[in-house]
Amino acid sequence: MDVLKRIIERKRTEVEYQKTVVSQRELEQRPLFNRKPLSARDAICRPGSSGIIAEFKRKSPSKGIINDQVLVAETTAGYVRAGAACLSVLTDEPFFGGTSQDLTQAREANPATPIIRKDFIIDPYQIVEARAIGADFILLIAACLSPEEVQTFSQLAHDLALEVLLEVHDEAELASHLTETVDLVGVNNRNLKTFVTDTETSVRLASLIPDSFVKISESGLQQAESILSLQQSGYRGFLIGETFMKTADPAQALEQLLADLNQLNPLSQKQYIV
Ligand SMILES: O=P(O)(O)OC[C@@H](O)[C@@H](O)c1c[nH]c2ccccc12
Repeated sequence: MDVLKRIIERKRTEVEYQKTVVSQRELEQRPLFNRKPLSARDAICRPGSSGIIAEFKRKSPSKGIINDQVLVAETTAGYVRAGAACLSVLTDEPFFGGTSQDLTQAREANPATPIIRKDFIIDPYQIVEARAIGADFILLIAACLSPEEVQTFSQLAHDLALEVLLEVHDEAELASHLTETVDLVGVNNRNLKTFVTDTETSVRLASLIPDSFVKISESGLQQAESILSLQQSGYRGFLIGETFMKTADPAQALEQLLADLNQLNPLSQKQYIV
């Protein structure tokens, strides 16, 4: 059975159990539930934004342990100081080693930066929970949901003032699942069956995504050169985990990437002309 199927099966059991531990009513009474979420769209589209969504990811099914030494509050605050536009925090425990508490700690350390709850959302309960733990936007993965679920889940997210990033992998998912109710569209460069990443996937799908959506390229991004060429294809956001997390100092790795990008970007060459 492929890994996505296994993740989803496990998630269904986990969510049913979690509902018996904390009711939706209780989630709605949490202090963070009353906080006003921030807009990822605004943060990514603001002039001068790096567009980088920097991810906190301890491990993954494809790579095993990536980094279990660094702390979430310190790492995410470092990302923000280095220039991240948004943060991504994995909250799936069995496969990615994340927790809801990780997201809440990132929230407390970074009050002014939008954070995405990175998880496999298959039940409306998880969307209410996303707001209650301090998230600003959620991920909906086309490969895990029906087109109707994408509609109803993104409507619920909006009712809770959360934005939605819809993740697609290919043309077929885009054709069947893209709806006006999502805010950002992410193209995952990672093939979920082989785990191979190829940024050509983003290039191929770019022109099929209407400009009313903010386009995000996800996974396997390492070099400033590829970010620059994806920007030229119309991408404004870049979701990056492993390239940063595999180093001892993830924030420093982001700082280096942004320095490389500034060097390459013709608009910023001005700063080198005396
Ligand atoms: O670590 P990378 O290759 O930079 O990828 C980050 C992010 O795109 C990846 O973690 C991701 C994309 N979609 C997901 C869905 C679930 C879990 C994880 C993901």
